[in-house]
Amino acid sequence: MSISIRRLDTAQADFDQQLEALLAWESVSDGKVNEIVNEVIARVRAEGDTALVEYTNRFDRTSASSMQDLELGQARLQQALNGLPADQRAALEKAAERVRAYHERQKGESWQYTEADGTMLGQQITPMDRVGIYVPGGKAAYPSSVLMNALPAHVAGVKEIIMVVPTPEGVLNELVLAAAALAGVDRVFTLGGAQAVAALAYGTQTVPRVDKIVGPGNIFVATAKRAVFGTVGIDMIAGPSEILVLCDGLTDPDWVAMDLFSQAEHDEDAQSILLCPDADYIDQVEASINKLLPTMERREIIEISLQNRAALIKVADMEQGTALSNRIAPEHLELSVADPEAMLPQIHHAGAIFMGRYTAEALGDYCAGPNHVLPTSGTARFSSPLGVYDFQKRSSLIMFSADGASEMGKVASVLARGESLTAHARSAEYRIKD
Ligand SMILES: NC(=O)c1ccc[n+]([C@@H]2O[C@H](COP(=O)([O-])OP(=O)(O)OC[C@H]3O[C@@H](n4cnc5c(N)ncnc54)[C@H](O)[C@@H]3O)[C@@H](O)[C@H]2O)c1
Ligand SMILES: N[C@H](CO)Cc1c[nH]c[nH+]1
Ligand SMILES: [Zn+2]
Repeated sequence: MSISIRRLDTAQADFDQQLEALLAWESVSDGKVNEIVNEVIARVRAEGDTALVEYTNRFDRTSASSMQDLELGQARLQQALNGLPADQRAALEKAAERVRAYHERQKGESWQYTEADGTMLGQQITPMDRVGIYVPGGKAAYPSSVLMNALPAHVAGVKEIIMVVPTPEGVLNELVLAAAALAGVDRVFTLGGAQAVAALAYGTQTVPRVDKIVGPGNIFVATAKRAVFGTVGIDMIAGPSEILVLCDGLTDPDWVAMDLFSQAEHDEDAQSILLCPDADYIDQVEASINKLLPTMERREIIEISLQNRAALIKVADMEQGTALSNRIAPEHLELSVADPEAMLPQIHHAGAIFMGRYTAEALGDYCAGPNHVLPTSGTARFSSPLGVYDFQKRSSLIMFSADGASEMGKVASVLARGESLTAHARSAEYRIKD
């Protein structure tokens, strides 16, 4: 039996409404999710460790009796690294090397300049003291997300990295622990969901409060991060995964079908979209989807995701496809065409752009080098990939010479008196030379 995937055509009269319905974040993060998340945050804030243990046992089906059962020491992380099969260790190390090398290039440097009268102005860059990294773990384990979160923090010079990762049924994933050892994570708590986010934001008797929480997660995690923003910094809304393939109709349809599956298999809430000007090709991709789906280990998740949130959209031409892609602002955009570089200047909004038929999005998930923590649900319009800059702050530097203070004191005085702020004015005027 074939699955039914939404088919849209930009020529349809009600296309705009259909598109809005397809992209609505509210349909994923509904009132019920908000209610649960708000309650979890309030209880963790008020009761600390007790609520954390209780929620973890309930949502992750564990049997912890105290927070001691929910922390992993460095020796356990190292044991996991030492015990990895050689091929896994080599792959993890290769990925880590490439991710680190890419992020080294993002490191911002302090700068300053001196004006003619000796006044110095500049910007000093400092790392954050303590950050929390969320590594998802509900429906899949993500060693790659450990690297993607922790390595940029290290490159930035963060002093302490606290990792949280849920372990449903108490099952530990050795690769995740090994990645934490390799990436130099300081403390690991086996916590997930909104309760983990709340613990990092407010601190509990055991979990230290952090300055910023980064990392992807499901709808409970994304909603909780949004709720604690302001108490702590957050990187972005990195929710259920998304892929948009913009194809000219000449890529092997099996490749495109599998690329769509690659994000659908993350989560029932994940979103996979194909844009193509060729209706026959869209039929071929649909046929590939139906042919390949029964062979997939995670076919149930893929099927629900495709049925509920996917779309195969016929566009008038590639130009219209590009404009529509910008409107959607996907997390991952695959330009499955012969000359992706020619299209690049027209791409304005996407978390990451995968260029050409050979560049499977999956390579970016693991080992290309750029970060796989990316803005979802249209937030690529104003957010960027997780990077070293997320772990650095900027302070302005201002040091006036006596001559500079005298000259600028006159300017400040006029403006301050214009605002009727006399103390400001007199403070500046004290420094004006006679
Ligand atoms: N955008 C990105 O950069 C990126 C990267 C990797 C993964 N992802 C996404 O991260 C997500 C990972 O999701 P996951 O579920 O596997 O792991 P997760 O760790 O994000 O979520 C698991 C936690 O959700 C909570 N939870 C689940 N059901 C709940 C319920 N009914 N009530 C209250 N809490 C509940 C539990 O506390 C559980 O520990 C996927 O959506 C995947 O697509 C995104
Ligand atoms: N596609 C995810 C980001 O949306 C990242 C990931 C990790 N492992 C596999 N995929
Ligand atoms: Zn992925």
